[in-house]
Amino acid sequence: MTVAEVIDSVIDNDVAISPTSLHMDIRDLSIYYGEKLAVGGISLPLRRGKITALIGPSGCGKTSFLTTLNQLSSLNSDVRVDGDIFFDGENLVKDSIDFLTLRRRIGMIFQKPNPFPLSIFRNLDLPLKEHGVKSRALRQEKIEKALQDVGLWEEVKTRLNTPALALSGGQQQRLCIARALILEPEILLMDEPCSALDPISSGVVEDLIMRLREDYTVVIVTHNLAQAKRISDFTAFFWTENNAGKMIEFGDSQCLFQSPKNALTSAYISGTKG
Ligand SMILES: Nc1ncnc2c1ncn2[C@@H]1O[C@H](COP(=O)(O)OP(=O)(O)OP(=O)(O)O)[C@@H](O)[C@H]1O
Repeated sequence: MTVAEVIDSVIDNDVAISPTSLHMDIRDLSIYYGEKLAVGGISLPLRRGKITALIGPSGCGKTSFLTTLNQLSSLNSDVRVDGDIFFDGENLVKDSIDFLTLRRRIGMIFQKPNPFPLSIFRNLDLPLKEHGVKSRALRQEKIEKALQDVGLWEEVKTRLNTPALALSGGQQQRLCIARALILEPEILLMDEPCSALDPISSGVVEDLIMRLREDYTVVIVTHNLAQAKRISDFTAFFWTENNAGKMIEFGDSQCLFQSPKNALTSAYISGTKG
């Protein structure tokens, strides 16, 4: 099957997805740690400029799936991946990929904010230098813009040379998002980005994620079902069956939360299972 045929064949909620709105197409993806199947048979279209939430109980493979989308999981030599991930004419599973370029195009935000133990400025300057932005003036311009984009500029503009680790947890997470955005990615993968934050910081980061919609394609793992319902356009519900994760249901978030098609989804979101 060619990439174009695959794109043409994607049907979701009885509506064909146009090739321009399909940003990444995951087909029959299975991830193994050694011999053990962690999560299997996942097919999922990621729409451009939309937020897709991955929900499900602990251990059903959400993080394994997420970290396979930018091939981060391939750093673990025990990991084996079957299936296809079509992205911009390439198959990330089967073609040989330049990881530095891929990780610039697909940014990742982790559960625990992980700024470098450097100044706020150098946290953003370093990735730009690493990716070949030679002009200091241009780097400064990009740094200010990234900090403005995450709503941090006014809070830190007078202390750019102070340690990033002295920021609050929520500020650190916004700095990490700025660090991803500064490389102008197309897709942002977020693994429970609010779960280590206090409720106020969590709300600020959640608002930021919603502002990223349209400009970026976002995939977010969250255990917070209310958050998934609030912020996402599409939701994929994962579950563990016979010791392996699988996707039970995928669709428009409002439909999935209001009238799930599968009894397991219904039980999970109503809190009677999982
Ligand atoms: N590095 C690893 N080596 C071996 N097995 C792993 C590894 N990482 C995850 N697993 C296994 O893969 C399965 C899926 O784990 P994963 O962390 O992807 O689930 P999850 O849904 O993200 O869980 P949580 O919500 O708790 O983060 C689990 O059985 C887990 O034990």
